[in-house]
Amino acid sequence: MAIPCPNFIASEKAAMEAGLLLPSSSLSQVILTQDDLKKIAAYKAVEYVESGMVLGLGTGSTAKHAVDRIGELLRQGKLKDIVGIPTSTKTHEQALSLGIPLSDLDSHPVVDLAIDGADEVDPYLNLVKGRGGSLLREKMVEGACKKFVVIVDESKLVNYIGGSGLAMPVEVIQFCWKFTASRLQKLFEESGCVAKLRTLGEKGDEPYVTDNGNFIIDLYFKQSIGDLKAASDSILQIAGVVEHGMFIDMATTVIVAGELGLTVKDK
Ligand SMILES: O=C[C@H](O)[C@H](O)[C@H](O)COP(=O)(O)O
Repeated sequence: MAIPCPNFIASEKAAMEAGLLLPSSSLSQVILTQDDLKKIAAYKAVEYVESGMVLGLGTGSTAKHAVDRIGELLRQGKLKDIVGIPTSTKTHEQALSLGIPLSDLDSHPVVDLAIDGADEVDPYLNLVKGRGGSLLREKMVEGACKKFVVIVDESKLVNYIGGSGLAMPVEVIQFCWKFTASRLQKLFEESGCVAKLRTLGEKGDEPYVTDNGNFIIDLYFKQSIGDLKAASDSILQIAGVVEHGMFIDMATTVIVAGELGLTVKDK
């Protein structure tokens, strides 16, 4: 999808570094795709990275650009002594291929900065994450970081969590997943919740399995679920639930790339 950017002033430096803009042109003269916007947000976020940091490396099409950029700056010698903590096997493989030194939370329990995408961002910077299936490791790594920078294009902004009408993922153990799914649906029946097992689209009904060997139950809401903390507590009380994709009060900064430029929202 091509998105015109008539007034993309704040992001020109990030766009130029991302190779999307020639020094002689301005963003008002170029048409950027949604992926370009993700890349610009990612490059802006990497400006927060300093040599010597322990970094949480996010997962997804937006975070991928940030990981690529970190690899590039390491190769160029502009960053040094970085330790990356990947949030999925996919990001682990990407970071390895880029030569980013990797570790885990056992060895590095405190993470200086994490950069990751999101599926939804509400006005209070609460998030939905995990439509790519990586919510559990993301929540562990991003919950351990001092600063959590979220990068999105403006299509991810919602008025309330669940407001996109798309999935709020819950990771559950495989044992009796239908039972767990029906308990989850019942919990939010007043919000018109529908709970569905995530499957591998192209392979029919075969369930999607997370990096941790679990299933994902996607919850779809017809209206706001109200108090997010109460909703979170109720979900986590259900035996069989491992974690959910609401990241409440975790983001410290959200960088939004959109038609009018880059917006940096700090908590
Ligand atoms: O499980 C996936 C992660 O939570 C992603 O950060 C999220 O789904 C956003 O992904 P994308 O940047 O591809 O939209």
